[in-house]
Amino acid sequence: MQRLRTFLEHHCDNPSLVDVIDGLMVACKDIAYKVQLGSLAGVLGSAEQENVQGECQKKLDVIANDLLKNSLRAMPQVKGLASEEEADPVACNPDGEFLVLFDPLDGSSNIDVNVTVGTIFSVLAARPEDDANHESIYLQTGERQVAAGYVLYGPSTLLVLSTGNGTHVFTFDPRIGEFSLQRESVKIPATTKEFAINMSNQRFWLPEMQNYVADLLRGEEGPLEKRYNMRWIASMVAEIHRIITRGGIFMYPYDSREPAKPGKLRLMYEGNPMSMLIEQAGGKATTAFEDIMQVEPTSIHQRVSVVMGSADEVDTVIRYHKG
Ligand SMILES: O=P(O)(O)OC[C@H]1O[C@](O)(COP(=O)(O)O)[C@@H](O)[C@@H]1O
Ligand SMILES: [Mg+2]
Ligand SMILES: [Mg+2]
Repeated sequence: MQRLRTFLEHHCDNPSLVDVIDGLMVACKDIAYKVQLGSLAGVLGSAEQENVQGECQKKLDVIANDLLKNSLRAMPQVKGLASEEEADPVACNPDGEFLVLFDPLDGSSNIDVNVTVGTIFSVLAARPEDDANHESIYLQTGERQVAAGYVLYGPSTLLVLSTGNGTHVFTFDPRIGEFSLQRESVKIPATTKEFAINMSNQRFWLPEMQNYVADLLRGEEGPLEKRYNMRWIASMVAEIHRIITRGGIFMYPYDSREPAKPGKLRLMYEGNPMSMLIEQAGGKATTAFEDIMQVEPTSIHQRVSVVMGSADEVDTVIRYHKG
């Protein structure tokens, strides 16, 4: 079985980028170990504090953030980082070529119930003259990502990665402490009968989204002429991994609960990296009105409406929104 580093040395022409991914994995292996030990490592429960977005932090949100931050800061290739758990960007090495943006622990509400969580990351290029203390240098569209990935802490620990040349799955082997290639160039089926959405927000969605989901529920008796199944894990990483594995559609659309927040998920370290992985696997990712990776960012923590997965089903959602 091919090891991650060997695979990357053959598939990625920038050795510095290979080093950055390696550095990220050092931290992720440590997070995986702590997740596995759970209460034995004292990592469950609340940190009794809020992050910049007013969300209650779990102990593991803070631990995962610190592990990633320390690992990336030590890397000469990394110029700066931005995290869900940091109010402002963090400057690292002035000569670094890359900016790394991450959600240290996605699906935090699942930590204490022993359900899959993960780390999501996005890598952007930096110019020599860029000042990594300035938010503006991180505000690049998703199309400019040089790499994106997530590490899933589930029954197995997996890395799903793209450096712009397909989406590949690696399994962590705890016996040797390495990730090995499991599936190269994954292809998401274009059609699906499985959707994922938090139905409790239904009354807050746009009428177009309400119409689409109503038609999903009408199954073979409705205009979509298919009987659909539904899943909601409340961990985007787990949801997207199901779609990478067998197709499906994942939606956290715009809703009117808090008008200042168009959607719950964050563009720079959730929407963009997941869109790159989905599109590199032949799927599609949209806000329902435009490609997520074309959205012009205005702040590192901005929210975005998310609809992604099997290409034909995503096209159907876009059609409903065109009226
Ligand atoms: O609890 P809800 O509203 O269903 O939201 C679940 C969504 O929120 C998230 O947990 C947000 O990510 P964080 O846990 O990193 O804040 C997604 O993983 C998930 O899809
Ligand atoms: Mg998240
Ligand atoms: Mg998080």
